[in-house]
Amino acid sequence: MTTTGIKPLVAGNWKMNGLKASAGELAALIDGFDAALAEKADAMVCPPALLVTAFAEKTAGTPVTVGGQDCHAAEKGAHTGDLAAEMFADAGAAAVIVGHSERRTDHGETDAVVKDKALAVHRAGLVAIVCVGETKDEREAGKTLDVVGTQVAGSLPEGATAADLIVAYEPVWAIGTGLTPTADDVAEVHAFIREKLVAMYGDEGGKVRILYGGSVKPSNASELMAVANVDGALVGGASLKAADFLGILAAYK
Ligand SMILES: O=C[C@H](O)COP(=O)(O)O
Repeated sequence: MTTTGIKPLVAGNWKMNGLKASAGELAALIDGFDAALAEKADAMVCPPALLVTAFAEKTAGTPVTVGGQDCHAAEKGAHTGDLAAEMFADAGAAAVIVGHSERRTDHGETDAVVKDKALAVHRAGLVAIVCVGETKDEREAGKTLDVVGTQVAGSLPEGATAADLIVAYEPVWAIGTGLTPTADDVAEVHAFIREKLVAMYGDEGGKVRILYGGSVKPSNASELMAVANVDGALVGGASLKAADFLGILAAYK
């Protein structure tokens, strides 16, 4: 259980990693995610889009859910290479991540673009996992709360509820680097996001999950997951191996 009383979620973002053969790791995760643990935490895997259908089939009837990593804002149309949120719903996904810093950086996605994508996820009936977080330069300049506040205000969709929105705080400098903020720094940003969520959504904002992401691994999960207003984790590298994924979930045993 989290400090907020919200059931935590550990979501694995596989990014551009994984082939059909990686289904073995998914099978090991399903095997290890026993009923006792599933009572205490939820688990989701967000593989590359080409694997979503197969993973959704393999997880059907298990407590593990599947998500996508990005979508286009439109429902359909002439957008070569893009995928609509409706396609993820059709493939069996429960959620789609939007606004990951790698999308914001690699594809120039603005807060407005991210918000349109989050609205598209809701239009498709799925949960939007919206990512925010500051760069190293922004943190060092003391601008973390300004940056995160602007991203939250500009990226989150109107009318969201705790059932269809998850916010992931991912300091860009902590992603894939092995570096993590201190527990106090995480607590400060999560409390700030919580305040903003309550201002935007009222009581529902008090129940929206706020995940921490950035170099979460089995050895630091217990400390990070115990921080106030941390309702789970968005995990990159360590989610690729079922043993590590389960090691992180063990923080909730
Ligand atoms: O979406 C996941 C994050 O970017 C964290 O990645 P990481 O766990 O490899 O640092």
